[in-house]
Amino acid sequence: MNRIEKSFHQLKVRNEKAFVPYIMAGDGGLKSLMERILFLEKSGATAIEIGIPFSDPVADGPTIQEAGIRALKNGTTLKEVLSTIRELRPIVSIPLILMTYMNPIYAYGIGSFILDAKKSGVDGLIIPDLPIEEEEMILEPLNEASIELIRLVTLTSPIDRIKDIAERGRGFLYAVTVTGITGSRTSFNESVGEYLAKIVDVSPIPVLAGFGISTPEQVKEMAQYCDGVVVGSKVVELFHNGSLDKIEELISASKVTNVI
Ligand SMILES: O=P(O)(O)OC[C@@H](O)[C@@H](O)c1c[nH]c2ccccc12
Repeated sequence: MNRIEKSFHQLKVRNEKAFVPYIMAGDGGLKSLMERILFLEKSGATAIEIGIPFSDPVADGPTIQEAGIRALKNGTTLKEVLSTIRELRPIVSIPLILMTYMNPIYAYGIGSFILDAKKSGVDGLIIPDLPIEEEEMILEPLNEASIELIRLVTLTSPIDRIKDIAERGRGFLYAVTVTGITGSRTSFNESVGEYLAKIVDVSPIPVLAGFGISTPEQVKEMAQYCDGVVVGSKVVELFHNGSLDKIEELISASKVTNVI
């Protein structure tokens, strides 16, 4: 079992839902990256999604865009992020998932990027601008490195496409719960529960809901339809403001026992 499978297995045994926080690497400096990963593991995160700052983050809303700008201003590079993770890996046991657009990977070189990610102990990759039709170019080296490509499905994906993506899926399936970019929402489309249930139904791997989730109530609400949640913008904002207790509250909300 790889680290991601192991984590989901443990959740099942404990009858808990997954909580995967997203953080922007280099926001607050690389030392903060280390401290935040350690804090999130200690607070009960299932895995951590680590964002690589990039100048054109097309899927991101203002909170994450601004965090990316702060990280770039700090001079954060992909190479440094990978070596920071490598340094931490021996003392962190939860899965670490990198989220990056394709461009920084190209700039680094696909082969050397995957090799370095492997050496750092990266468990998974989310590449939002890599559609399944294009993933061939990166799949083989990823498989060789045993790094899981986490795929996304969206509210507007037809069911046949969702099925296809779910069947190829590794690690977990990321179900995007809004049409649009990342960032807090006050309400969701009323059919979101139905959408998540449909995905869970066809997916052989765990399904996590993400985008727009920012309160403990929303964590509980979304988690009842699937295997857990990803929370990005809110976590980025709370770290930036130093409200660590609020991050703990969000994580605790996912520990409610399975209601369905
Ligand atoms: O910020 P939100 O609305 O909580 O959404 C999660 C999200 O931030 C994180 O998973 C993410 C950040 N950037 C992305 C780009 C694409 C897909 C996912 C992401």
